[in-house]
Amino acid sequence: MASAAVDQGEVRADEGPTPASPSGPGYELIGKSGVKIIDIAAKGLEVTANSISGLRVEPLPGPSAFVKPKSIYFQQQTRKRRWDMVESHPSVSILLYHKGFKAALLVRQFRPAVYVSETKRVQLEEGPTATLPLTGAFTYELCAGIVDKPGLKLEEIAKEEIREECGYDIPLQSIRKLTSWLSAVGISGARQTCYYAEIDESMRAGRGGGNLVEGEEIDVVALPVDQIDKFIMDESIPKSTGVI
Ligand SMILES: Nc1ncnc2c1ncn2[C@@H]1O[C@H](COP(=O)(O)OP(=O)(O)O[C@H]2O[C@H](CO)[C@@H](O)[C@H](O)[C@H]2O)[C@@H](O)[C@H]1O
Repeated sequence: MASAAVDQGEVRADEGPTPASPSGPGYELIGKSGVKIIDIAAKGLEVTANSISGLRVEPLPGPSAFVKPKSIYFQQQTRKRRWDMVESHPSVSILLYHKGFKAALLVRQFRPAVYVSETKRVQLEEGPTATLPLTGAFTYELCAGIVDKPGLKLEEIAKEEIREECGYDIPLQSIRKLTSWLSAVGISGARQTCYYAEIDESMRAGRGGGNLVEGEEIDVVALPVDQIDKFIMDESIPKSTGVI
């Protein structure tokens, strides 16, 4: 992916307060079609990708807090069947509209599972020694989080994720439910509930970036409304289903 920071002043001009990043936002061109996004932290994808090393894949060593592989046995008509699944947490996601940037606010992060799946795809297409650039596993997603905290309402989890991942503190009542859907229906079927909220720089409460204790390193980017169609159709930009 090409990466270029340009025109920083243009973004700041209609923005009012300077965003938290010391270097300020800059434009970055992503994907084969050159979708123009605003990289809020202005770090650049290549720089971020350099932080990943020592990746290896092994069978699950024991019980996991995030996925539980199971086999389901049932009878359909007269036929005995077995279906293998992975039990996983439901989740919330938030479509954030940034009024200052006139853009959807998205997060970008390294997804190890995408790295493994995409490497397999590339090797099938190009041969067994082909490799995937690490940047190919930094996916563009809606701000999102798993529902694993008992006692918290989904809206409250959404509010926490907006604060943690994107750095904006927004009132609970301005988070509106849009809809929900089932993800990975063949292997998981976990429901994702999607919310909508509008933000601007007056709501900024921190840098965002995720929970450092959990090892999260999340970039926040803004996708201008006039770039959305191009972004969705550009298959070279790795993205989650929720964002589409
Ligand atoms: N499989 C796993 N293995 C190890 N550690 C894990 C893990 N899943 C989560 N974690 C840990 O839990 C932390 C919190 O995860 P989040 O709640 O931010 O969900 P995430 O953004 O990964 O996925 C959210 O966003 C994506 C994209 O929309 C949805 O697919 C997903 O259901 C939703 O929870 C992660 O930073 C990580 O430390």
